[in-house]
Amino acid sequence: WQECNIPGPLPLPLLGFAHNLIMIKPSGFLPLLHRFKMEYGDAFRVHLFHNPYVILSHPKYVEPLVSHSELITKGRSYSFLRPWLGDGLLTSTESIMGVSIEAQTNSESEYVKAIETVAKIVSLRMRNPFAGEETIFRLLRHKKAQDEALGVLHSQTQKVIKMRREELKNVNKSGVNEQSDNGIKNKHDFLDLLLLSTIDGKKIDDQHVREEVDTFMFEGHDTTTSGISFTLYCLAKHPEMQEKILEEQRRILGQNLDRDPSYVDLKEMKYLELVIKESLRMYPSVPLIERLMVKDTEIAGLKLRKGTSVLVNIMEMHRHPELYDNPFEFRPERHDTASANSAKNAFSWLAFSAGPRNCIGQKFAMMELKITVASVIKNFTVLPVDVEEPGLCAELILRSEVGVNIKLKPRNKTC
Ligand code: HEM
Repeated sequence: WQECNIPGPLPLPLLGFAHNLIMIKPSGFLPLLHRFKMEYGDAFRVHLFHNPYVILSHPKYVEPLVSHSELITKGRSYSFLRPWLGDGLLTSTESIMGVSIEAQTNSESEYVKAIETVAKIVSLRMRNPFAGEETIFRLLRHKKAQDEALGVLHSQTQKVIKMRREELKNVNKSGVNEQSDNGIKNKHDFLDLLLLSTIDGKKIDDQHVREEVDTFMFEGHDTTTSGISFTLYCLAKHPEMQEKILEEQRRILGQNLDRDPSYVDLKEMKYLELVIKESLRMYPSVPLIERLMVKDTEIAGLKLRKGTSVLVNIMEMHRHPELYDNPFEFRPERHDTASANSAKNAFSWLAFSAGPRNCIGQKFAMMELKITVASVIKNFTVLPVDVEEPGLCAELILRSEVGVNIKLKPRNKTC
């Protein structure tokens, strides 16, 4: 650390800074990073045992990092996801698998519970460097709980893959599934594409298909849940914005607000998009991302040794007063590129990251958010519950410590 030109707390021998993280609560992690940012600036380093970490919260560092075509190796913390997701690309949603998991209708399902268990354990390991050490982790009760939950998750995915492989045997020679259960011929969902694809003439084996499916299941559901919840939370405090959304819906859909919006309609929902972007600014579903330096690298004057994990603190950047005037004010117009008040640097808003490893599901996610938020606003007036902002936890995905609470009042009723 003495050769490093990046400021940070003095590391203790062997432990580095790890002892300070052992008792930290989920909601204490982001405030701790904020305190360090205030003390050491937009680029600081900490050591967890012998592992160096550098935390960045300004586009002048983040832009060259995320745009670089070679700096694409994910950071050390992602290894905690490996028992579940294997080497799959971080990605997708249920619907594209062509098989329903029924998570929305059955929150007690074994699959949903198992995801919750694994997500909690992975975020504990990311936060607590002792639990992050493989040898210590093996001794903890969390290891057994993780193995049991992974058993449920993997067997469910394997079942889905097996079922789909059987169904695809009915595919005719041209690769068209006449029996498609969504009634659309010539269309394959994501799972079909994986099962039918070949690499160098060979089919992708079941294990690799499973890793991609699990990755899509993970990346595709909690991120949008967090985005939808926090958008409604922000709207609850701004009834005038709810009215503007409703006005926009009437303009696009006509008086028949129950009509399903088309792809073109969704693109037209420009004001709603500004609202969602502003909500993802204040409450980014993915608050931190991480890259591992696989060789000595210099970024914007920062000397990063091989083996350094570099964290981009998206949450901190999105609330940076140099990048956003009055960052704690909810102002959707900031994202209107035609407006003079729009964000100054394109890399100031990184809810979906940027560059070669950005979010592959970005457009799909935006459509999901628009459909869901618009549908709630068309049917209900959203009212606030919490007066103060709840504690925020970086548990893989951004969560509120006490849940995101809102009240819904049906629009066509007076009560
Ligand atoms: C509001 C919703 C979402 C947000 C805020 C979001 C955000 C992000 C961010 C910040 C990353 C970069 C992660 C990193 O650098 O390690 C990412 C990656 C990714 N996202 Fe999303 N995501 C959302 C929804 C989705 C959906 C619906 C899907 C799938 C359909 C998806 C699939 C992926 C995949 C596969 C990656 C990894 C790409 C790679 O590593 O090359 N995301 N997402």
